[in-house]
Amino acid sequence: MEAACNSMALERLGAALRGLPPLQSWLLLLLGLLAALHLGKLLLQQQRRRQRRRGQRRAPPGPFPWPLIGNAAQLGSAPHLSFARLAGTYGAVFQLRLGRWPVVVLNGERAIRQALVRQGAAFAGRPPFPSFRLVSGGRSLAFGAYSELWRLRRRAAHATLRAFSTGSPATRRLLERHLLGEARALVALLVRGSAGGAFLDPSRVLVVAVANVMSALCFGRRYSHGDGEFLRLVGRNEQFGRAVGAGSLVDALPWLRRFPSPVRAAYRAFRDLNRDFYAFVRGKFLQHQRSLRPGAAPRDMMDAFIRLQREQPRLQLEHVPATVTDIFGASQDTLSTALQWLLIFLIRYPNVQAKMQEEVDRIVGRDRLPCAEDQPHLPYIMAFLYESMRFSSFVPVTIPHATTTNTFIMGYLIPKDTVIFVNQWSVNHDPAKWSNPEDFDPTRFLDENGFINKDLTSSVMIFSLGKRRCIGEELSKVQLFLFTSILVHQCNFIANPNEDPKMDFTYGLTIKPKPFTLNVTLRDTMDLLDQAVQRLQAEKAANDNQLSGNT
Ligand code: HEM
Repeated sequence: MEAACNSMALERLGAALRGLPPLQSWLLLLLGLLAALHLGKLLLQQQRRRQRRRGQRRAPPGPFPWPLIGNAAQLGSAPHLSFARLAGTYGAVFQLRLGRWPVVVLNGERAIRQALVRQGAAFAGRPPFPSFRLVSGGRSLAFGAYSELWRLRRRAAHATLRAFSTGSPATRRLLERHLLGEARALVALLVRGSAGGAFLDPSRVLVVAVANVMSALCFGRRYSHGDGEFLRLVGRNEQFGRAVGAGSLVDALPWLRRFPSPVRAAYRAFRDLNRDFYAFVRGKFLQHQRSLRPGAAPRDMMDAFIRLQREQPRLQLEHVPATVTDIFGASQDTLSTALQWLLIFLIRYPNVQAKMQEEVDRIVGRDRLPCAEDQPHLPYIMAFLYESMRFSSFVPVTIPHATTTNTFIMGYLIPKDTVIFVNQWSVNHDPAKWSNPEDFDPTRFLDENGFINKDLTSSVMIFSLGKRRCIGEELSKVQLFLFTSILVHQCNFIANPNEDPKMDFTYGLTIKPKPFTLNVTLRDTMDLLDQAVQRLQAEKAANDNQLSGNT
């Protein structure tokens, strides 16, 4: 009966439409469609209100996930940019599926602060990705799960790092001494490679320079730039970052590793480099354990961690080499990438380079080298550093997080064990926060009197926030300031006119500029660098004599 009525009604509608001129039929259809859409929206709103009244929250919106691969194919070669685009459609908090992993992506300062700061513990986990278990002998602090013991390890690591770098005037001086030695070697190599107007790729020498500063702090020794073994060890950052960067297929689609494929190759390279890196640090650990004399002052961070472990039995012995591997690894990849970007900006923006040189010459003069105490008096150089970090956003997405409990963010339900991607790039390129975010302009960080605007510098997000915030932030800023101010004080940097000025990059945990070359010449002579290094060597010899006399 009902079916008969329906078909009669349809016939009547058909007849009526046939009787109408075509334009009117279309208008009627359109009206019907709009009414249906409006009704649908009202019903959805009603359902959400009912869910909220009953205390239920909905999952974040997101694109349709395909069977097996989920949304892996939608991330492209620059996932941070794809995330920002998807945020334009779905909002600051949206969800994806990568293989079998449910993922929520956080974009923009508001959502990220709400998660990492206001609900720190709920968002402080790490996903149990297979690749994470290969880092630092399977006991990584950076890639390990959030727990009571993990908190103890993090506190110990942070305190020890400070105690050997930025914690006191004496340790800052020690850090500066190591850095000056490396800056001298770096300048000499860059200038030699540029002799006769040649252009050289600086990436290798930068990696060794920063690895040597950290090696001195961690193990008490540096390596020559010609040491092939050291270079093989520290020169594989790109393979590391490619495997663990947010959206990496190594963890999203692990079954691809069963077939010959780029994913299998990336996984194997990652496994081998982690094995070699950990073996190197573990070797240093065993040497230190054998040679550390009871009662003697710790010679470096490795000694300090061994001492700490003996005093805190909850820390296991294997945690010592694992933590030092994390610190040594995390620092040299990030800092060498940062220096590559800084050099790119110096050569692509010669006017900015000239302003930095004018400032450092005016404040420091030409009779001595810049030092850490000059930092507050060199606002343009600091503005250049912050603009370089903002513009490149070279850690575009943090190490993936995971939720440790069921939680809510901006009204959305996020179940426990959801993978969380934190898109730092979206904060640094938010047009609501930065005018013309795609322009490179250090002066955006200076106020009308030429002072640094601290509210703005603290809005640059590259060291993350909350319980997983980078423990090397302070040390990194000191090192980047010293390297940059010494380099512009001592050298001129020129771009290779035969290279495309477009700033291409490769994506990973850190984004790296595509290989580039530059020409470096001295502004005066090497005298200041030579004299500074000789003075510091004499100081060190006097210290060592005093120490051996005391014991
Ligand atoms: C410019 C240089 C650096 C940048 C931009 C940077 C950035 C980051 C970021 C974004 C994270 C991930 C935070 C998260 O998952 O939410 C991180 C973690 C970490 N960083 Fe750095 N980092 C830098 C230098 C360093 C240095 C020099 C060290 C050590 C001396 C270091 C040690 C660590 C450690 C141990 C973690 C793991 C923290 C955790 O999981 O709790 N980083 N860093």
